[in-house]
Amino acid sequence: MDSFAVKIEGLTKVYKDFWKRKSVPALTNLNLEIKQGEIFGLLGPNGSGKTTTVKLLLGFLHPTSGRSWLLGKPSGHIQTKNKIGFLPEESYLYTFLNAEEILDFYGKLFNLSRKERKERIDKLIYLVGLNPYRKRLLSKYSKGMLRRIGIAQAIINDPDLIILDEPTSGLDPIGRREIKELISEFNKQGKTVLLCSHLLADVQSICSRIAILNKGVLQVSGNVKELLCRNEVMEFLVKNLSDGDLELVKKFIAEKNGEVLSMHPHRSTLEELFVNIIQQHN
Ligand SMILES: Nc1ncnc2c1ncn2[C@@H]1O[C@H](COP(=O)(O)OP(=O)(O)OP(=O)(O)O)[C@@H](O)[C@H]1O
Repeated sequence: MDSFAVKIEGLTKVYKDFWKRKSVPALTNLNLEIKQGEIFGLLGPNGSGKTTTVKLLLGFLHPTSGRSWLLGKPSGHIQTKNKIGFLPEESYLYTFLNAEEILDFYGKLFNLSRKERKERIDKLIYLVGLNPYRKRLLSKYSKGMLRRIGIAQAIINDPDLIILDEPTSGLDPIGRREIKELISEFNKQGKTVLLCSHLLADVQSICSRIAILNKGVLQVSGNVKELLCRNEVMEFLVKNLSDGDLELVKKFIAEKNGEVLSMHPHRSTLEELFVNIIQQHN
């Protein structure tokens, strides 16, 4: 079990209604394993059960049935609390504090010594790119800056497993890219990341494996590249061929009974274009 950062067996949650009758099935018989050191994406449309899964994993909710383990211990186990970092969908940060003060506050909650807090706060503020704004009140922060300080707060205890609920929501493409780079950086440091999101492009670019939930039911899980790969369709990216040469290639494919499904100049993504333009003018 220890090689898994997260293990979920038959996890089911039925919320009770106002009259305490079981009514809303938010999660049904979920089975999932997340390996140590991977970035795993939990995807699904609104209301598909992502946050419920996270709350069950963290022990904030009790399952109707089923079990889950984090870092080899049952969810909610006291010994794992210090090894887990969590960024909720909405971070409730004290906006009358500045970046240093808020991180110091959370460091104290984890019983870090004054020296440890100072060292970690310095490191984290640099890591999330907020050094120039470390003394600025959070009430004056942009959405992106708040998300970044939320992430710093989530990892103040140097966790082995980081659970991020919609870390890039509400951010512009530059902010999203920065957060994605940060998540990849955590991963390089050997940390496991569970990322919940409905921003598919973000998940595709950083997650090694994913699971898709719909109406509380697991639809598919697996390696992102394998899930997206269509072995029967090949893509060539070529340059330096004349129009005549391209015609020859097309002819050759037709002779071999192949079918050219598309052929057009390579397009970059709108995100690449946006980020390039903005960065050129910064
Ligand atoms: N406390 C609650 N009481 C009753 N029903 C709830 C409660 N919390 C969530 N639900 C319901 O459970 C289902 C799953 O909700 P959940 O918040 O887990 O989905 P989600 O995938 O995280 O959605 P989103 O992307 O909007 O955050 C939804 O139908 C939701 O309305």
